[in-house]
Amino acid sequence: MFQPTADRTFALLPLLALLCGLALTAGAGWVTSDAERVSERARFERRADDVVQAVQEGMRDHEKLVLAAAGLIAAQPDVTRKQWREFAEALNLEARYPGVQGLGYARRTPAAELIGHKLQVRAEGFPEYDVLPPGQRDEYYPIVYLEPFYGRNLRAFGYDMYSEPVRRAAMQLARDTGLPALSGRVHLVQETEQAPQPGALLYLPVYRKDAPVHSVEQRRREIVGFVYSPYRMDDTMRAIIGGTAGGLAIELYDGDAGTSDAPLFADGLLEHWASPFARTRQIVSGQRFWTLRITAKPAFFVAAGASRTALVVGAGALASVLAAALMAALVDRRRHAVKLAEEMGLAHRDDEARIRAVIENTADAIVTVDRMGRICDVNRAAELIFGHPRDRLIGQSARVLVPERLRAQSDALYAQADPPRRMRVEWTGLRSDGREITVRLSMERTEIQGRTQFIWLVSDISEQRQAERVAQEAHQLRQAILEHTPLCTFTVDANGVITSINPAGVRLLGYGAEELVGLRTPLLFHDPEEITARADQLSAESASAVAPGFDVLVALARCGRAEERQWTYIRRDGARVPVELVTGALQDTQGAVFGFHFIAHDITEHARVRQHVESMATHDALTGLPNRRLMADRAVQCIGHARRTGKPFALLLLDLDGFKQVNDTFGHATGDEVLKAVAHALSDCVRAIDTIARLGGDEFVVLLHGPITADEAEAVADKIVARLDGGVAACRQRLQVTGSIGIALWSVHGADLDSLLAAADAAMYRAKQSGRNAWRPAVTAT
Ligand SMILES: Nc1nc2c(ncn2[C@@H]2O[C@H](COP(=O)(O)OP(=O)(O)OP(=O)(O)O)[C@@H](O)[C@H]2O)c(=O)[nH]1
Repeated sequence: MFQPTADRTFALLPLLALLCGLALTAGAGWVTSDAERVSERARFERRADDVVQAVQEGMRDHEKLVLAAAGLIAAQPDVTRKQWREFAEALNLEARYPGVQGLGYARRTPAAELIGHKLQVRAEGFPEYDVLPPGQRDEYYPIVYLEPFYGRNLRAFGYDMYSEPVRRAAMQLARDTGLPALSGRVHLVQETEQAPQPGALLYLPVYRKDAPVHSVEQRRREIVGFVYSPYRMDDTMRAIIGGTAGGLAIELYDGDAGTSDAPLFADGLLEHWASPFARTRQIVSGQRFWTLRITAKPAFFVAAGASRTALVVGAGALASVLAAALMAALVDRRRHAVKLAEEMGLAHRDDEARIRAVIENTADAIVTVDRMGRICDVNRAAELIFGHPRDRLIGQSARVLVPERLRAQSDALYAQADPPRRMRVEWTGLRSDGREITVRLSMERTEIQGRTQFIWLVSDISEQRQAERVAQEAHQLRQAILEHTPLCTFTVDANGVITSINPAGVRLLGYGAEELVGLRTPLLFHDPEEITARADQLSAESASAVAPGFDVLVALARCGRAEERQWTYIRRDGARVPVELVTGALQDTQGAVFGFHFIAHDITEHARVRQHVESMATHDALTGLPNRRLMADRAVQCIGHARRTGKPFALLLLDLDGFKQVNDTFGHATGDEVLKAVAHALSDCVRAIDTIARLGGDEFVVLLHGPITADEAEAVADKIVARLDGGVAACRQRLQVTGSIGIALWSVHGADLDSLLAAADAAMYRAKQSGRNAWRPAVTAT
């Protein structure tokens, strides 16, 4: 089952792990950071101490330098410039005292000695020497020696430092105390405009040799000059601090930090950097307070390498991320597993739903019955087949589906200790409306969750059985019809071999069924000439050769058309029997032709009747001669033939003379006999191919088929006249009868029947006019 809440909870686990990890990391980082801060602070303090110590020691070294130089002057008051240089060089100033601008000596020169002083120095080879700044003062302290004596130091040569208050203050302090004294911040005369640096000077007084200098007065009186060192503070401090300042910002102030306008020295100060570590130390050098302000720069921390805090935080963060990632992977796997399980569950449910759908939609009823014979479940088909709604069936005894008379058998099944595992039987079921239905039962005994159940598959075969009964009845009916019908009925297979024949067929054909079925084809009793003629006809109709065989009989039936056609069957005894034959194809359910059926009707009587009727329609009933209609047909044939051949034929019109008198004298019956006798007499006078017809009353037509000439026709007319004139026998008496004849010759007297008849009638009339018992040719048409 899908659990969104649980799923969301699991989804939060990676985040939770990450947060916990980060919190732990933060805690560890804080602890580490705190410890590290203490450690860093200690390191900073040490480094700051190093700086302070370096400055103090550096300045002490400088003091020693000036003390050494002062010792030189004290020992040798008239030290020469050369000696001073050699002394300085011996000290190796630049190497041993880096940052020291120089080592100098300023000689006390009272105003009275100023000129002599100048002259003396100028005499040493410096003709342009002068004491600066100019001006009248009580005493002067011009710089007379300064090593190294080149470069910018030359600018200080002759400079009276005592003239400048800051320097003078330091000089006076040094003079009065006899100790080294540092000046305040000054601008060294050596400085140029380029990269100026703050300056300071360290003075040490030199007193007259061996003079008592125990008091200030004595010192002021005995002072002869000052040894000094000028410092360009940047250069000096950098040289002093050297490598100790790495990662530290150092500011050096004259006096208290913050009270001075500008530092004597500043290195690495970052305005925007609020350093966690800063230290301010005051040192005393040359009797002067200096304030050192030391702060840790970012480089201080970087220089320490990757801090433990960073390591702890980095490792912790990494571990947190990894833990979160691992958790995410686990959650994802779980989600995947849950999803898979859900999909499998869904698939399972889908399968169940599918199975249920199949069960519900199957046409067969499915009824599940428990060991006690109670219905546990039914499908929709069961509702339809048995007519009970599902909710009424479930929980009911299965007996409700069984007719009363069969319930004992049904109960016996469930009562068995070991019921059959499966069963298949045709049974009778009971619908809710009381109607019994025929069903086919398939039972499967099964165990469902440890309980025995019977699953009945019930097919309602009532309709099937009913259809079978109907089919059986239909079959029986067909058999009865075939058995008793007077129609000859037989079937053949696709090859024409007879497969069945009914009694009427046997009677008609004279063959026993055993002589035909499975042995012969209908060709056995067909007229071969008719088969050949029909084959020719089909060949002509289909424009392809049709062999005179069995296919002739079924040519149309094979195309799906029932065929009615008259044939002549030849019985076993050779007698010919005209039949009206109906032929049709036998098709299976797929429409494939597997045989043919034949129904033959003996039309012997029918043919006879028809022949009679046709004869009546075309012959005179009294004399049996062709009537006017048939005569007309024959005349048309003669005209057609004459037209095709150009050979004439003749039409003779005979009318008896005074026949009314015969009727009146001897009676109508005798008259009829006379008419028949005349017909007979006429037949004696003409050829068989000629046509004698009675038009009606006492009027006859004789068609003398061509080719015939007028003379020949007239000869026939003569013969008829003579034959009649000899009298005819009628009613056992011989009666005198004559006739008048008109002769018309095609196409001399007419090209069609009407004109020929008219011409002959006119000629006959003229024969009458001439005294009867004569013939007359027709008048040639003009
Ligand atoms: N017995 C008999 N008489 C018929 C039949 N049909 C017509 N008749 C008679 O035949 C006679 C024909 O007479 P007509 O041809 O008019 O006259 P006729 O007496 O022959 O005189 P002419 O023709 O002028 O020589 C009539 O009296 C008819 O009643 C028949 O089928 N049987």
